[in-house]
Amino acid sequence: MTTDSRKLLVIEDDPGLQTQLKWCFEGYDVIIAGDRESALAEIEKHHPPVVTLDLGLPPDAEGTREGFHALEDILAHSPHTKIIVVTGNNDRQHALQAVSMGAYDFFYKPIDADLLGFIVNRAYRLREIEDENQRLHVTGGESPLEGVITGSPQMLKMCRTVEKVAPADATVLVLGESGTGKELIARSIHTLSGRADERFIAINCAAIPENLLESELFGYEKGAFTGAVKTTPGKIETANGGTLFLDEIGDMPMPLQAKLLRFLQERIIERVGGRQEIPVDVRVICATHKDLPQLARESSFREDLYYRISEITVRIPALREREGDTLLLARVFLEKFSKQMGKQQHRLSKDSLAAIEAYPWPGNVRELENRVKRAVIMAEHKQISVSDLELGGAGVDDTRTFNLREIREQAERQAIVRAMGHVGGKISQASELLGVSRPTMYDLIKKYNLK
Ligand SMILES: Nc1ncnc2c1ncn2[C@@H]1O[C@H](COP(=O)(O)OP(=O)(O)OP(=O)(O)O)[C@@H](O)[C@H]1O
Repeated sequence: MTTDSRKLLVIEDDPGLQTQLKWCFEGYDVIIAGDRESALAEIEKHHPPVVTLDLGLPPDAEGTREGFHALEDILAHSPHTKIIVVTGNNDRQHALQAVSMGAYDFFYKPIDADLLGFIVNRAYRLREIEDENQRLHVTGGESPLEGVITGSPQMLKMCRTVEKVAPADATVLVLGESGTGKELIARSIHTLSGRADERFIAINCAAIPENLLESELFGYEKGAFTGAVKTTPGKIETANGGTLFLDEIGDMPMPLQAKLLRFLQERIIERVGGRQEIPVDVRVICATHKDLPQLARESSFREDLYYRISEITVRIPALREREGDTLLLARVFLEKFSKQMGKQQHRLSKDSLAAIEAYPWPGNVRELENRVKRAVIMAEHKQISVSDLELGGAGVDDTRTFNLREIREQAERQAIVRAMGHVGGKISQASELLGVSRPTMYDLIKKYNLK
């Protein structure tokens, strides 16, 4: 970034100081705002990396209330902005308060051009380094998948796996809760594979009635059943050369599982009512939110089919497990929908940011996307409120605590429940997994009142 392209927002209501500051920063692209509202509008328009903020803004030009509000709003809107607060001579208390609220630095009036220039320049340098770090962190030199928005280490790790497995022709099983992006990942695998120029055909096994699913997948010959007026290829044949995505594979009826297994083993199909064996070359990707090994134990999913489709397994973390992704996704969706609906750029209020972070997102990314979309439609103001998002109270996990002892206990309890689940409730095996003795294990079970 050259100094010519460096945007600097000066928030100052005094016309004399505005001129002086403009003069101080000749090498910068200086934008001036005289109050909080116009400052936020300029931030949305220009995204200045560095801002100087006079704490005494109208209507409280003699106090600091409006300045602190502006500080909060700017940080809520773009948390990485470097804000340098400008306060009255030796107003140390407010300067420190501003820094504790997230301001980058402070500066006392009257303005010393050299010193202020130095502070602003340093803020830019820091911001540039942070941007570079963020770029390297997000892309890791190995960009995340197209259309997949994430910055969380858990997801980035999963993206690396996808990049590795995509070129191999192996069958992939994508696991993840509903709405985590299983289809999106399946499409990424296709796009990164040698089949990218061929078709990607998706079929949701749970959405099609059992009696229609077979003909939908395998096609049918003319006259195979009432209404079969002409020979019709199925999804598998249509995907020839490309990729077939079988969503909700856990819901596939047993009789069809056998037919699918045969196709996966021999790579030939027979249409319903037909005798001809048709060779098909497709890469198969399956997805489910169900526990297939458990279904296999209950005899509602074929074990041999499970092994066949899970040559490689990719697990997508739930949204609540992804560090930092909820706010990132919320902001991206907000921008997307505001643009799509031709609306002015909305922003999230401080309370809605907190509510988004606290909510457990059982419906994952789809739920977040839908709630933001709805909020953009419903919002009467530029700020999206908690009620626009319909996040008022219900489901919000406000039990989260900062108390370390409580956090440790929650983690301990979770680990015990997980371990017990893994070994079917066998205490000796669970205690081995957890690395504790059996008596300790009994104590823990008692402590957490576990059955
Ligand atoms: N990381 C992400 N970045 C951007 N958009 C995402 C991301 N993950 C999911 N989405 C979006 O969320 C919505 C749901 O994703 P998708 O349909 O792939 O989920 P799914 O796990 O297949 O859902 P289901 O289990 O219900 O079939 C889609 O609109 C998708 O584009």
